[in-house]
Amino acid sequence: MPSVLITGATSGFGKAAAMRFAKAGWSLILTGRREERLKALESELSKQVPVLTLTLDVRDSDAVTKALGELPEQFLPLTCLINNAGLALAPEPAQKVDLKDWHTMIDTNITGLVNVTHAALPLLLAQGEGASILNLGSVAGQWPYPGGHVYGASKAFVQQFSYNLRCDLLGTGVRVTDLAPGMAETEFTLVRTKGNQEASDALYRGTTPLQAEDIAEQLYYLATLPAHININRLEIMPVRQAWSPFNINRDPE
Ligand SMILES: NC(=O)C1=CN([C@@H]2O[C@H](COP(=O)(O)OP(=O)(O)OC[C@H]3O[C@@H](n4cnc5c(N)ncnc54)[C@H](OP(=O)(O)O)[C@@H]3O)[C@@H](O)[C@H]2O)C=CC1
Ligand SMILES: O=CCS(=O)(=O)O
Repeated sequence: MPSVLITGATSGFGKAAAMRFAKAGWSLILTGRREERLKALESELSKQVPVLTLTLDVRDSDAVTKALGELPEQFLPLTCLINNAGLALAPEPAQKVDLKDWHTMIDTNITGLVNVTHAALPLLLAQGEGASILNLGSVAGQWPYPGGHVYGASKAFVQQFSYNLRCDLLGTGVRVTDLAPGMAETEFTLVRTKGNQEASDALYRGTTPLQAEDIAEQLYYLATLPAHININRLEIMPVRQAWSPFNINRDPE
């Protein structure tokens, strides 16, 4: 039975992915900080497949290394790692941001992702051919926008780290993909605005954003491609999102 480790399974893409992989009969290792949500998911999905939940902050490298070093045999070797845990904070301009918010994004989206990848690599190498690392990047990693500052830069790291991992994993059979979604309706904007439900609702109102299930479907597709195929980067936007022209700062008339 193939197994998948999903970080950030308590919400959004991670939770939808847990459901999608369970439907296909995969064993699940689900992580997040909110234990009660993990337990609820476990009691629902363990009727279908083996489920292990780990209450874990990806920023804590010792805890990550310990937890992944002690996985029960039943879940090994690991077929797929979904590095999904992440967040954006501080939508305001860089010059108005609290430095702590930049650190939180770097610690989660970069250091956390690296912590989990480092601990999971031996488990994926034990699988070899057909194994995958699916990293949640973002359109923000490729395309700049106002208020993107460290969030976009952290996702650019995810892209380049994914590509560089591919170089080192050549010959091992382990695949790496940077999956880069655009606007998707999850708790993402609620987190970004520090709990402003109105702002979150306003962003998604009157349009058709991606849904968590859309991304879960892509994750499942990537994880089950024939073993000789590696999609390096998959960028997905809703049809109703596109780029804007450059902004120009002009003198007053
Ligand atoms: N929604 C969007 O528009 C897009 C999102 N993304 C990326 O997709 C990923 C998932 O986002 P999405 O599902 O939308 O957002 P959600 O806020 O719905 O989910 C984020 C998940 O990350 C977990 N998480 C956050 N910080 C930590 C931490 N320190 N340790 C462990 N888990 C953590 C949360 O769990 P808990 O709080 O329980 O720890 C939660 O399960 C993120 O990396 C995001 O940057 C990329 C492109 C578009
Ligand atoms: O990563 C999230 C999508 S966006 O807010 O940068 O468009």
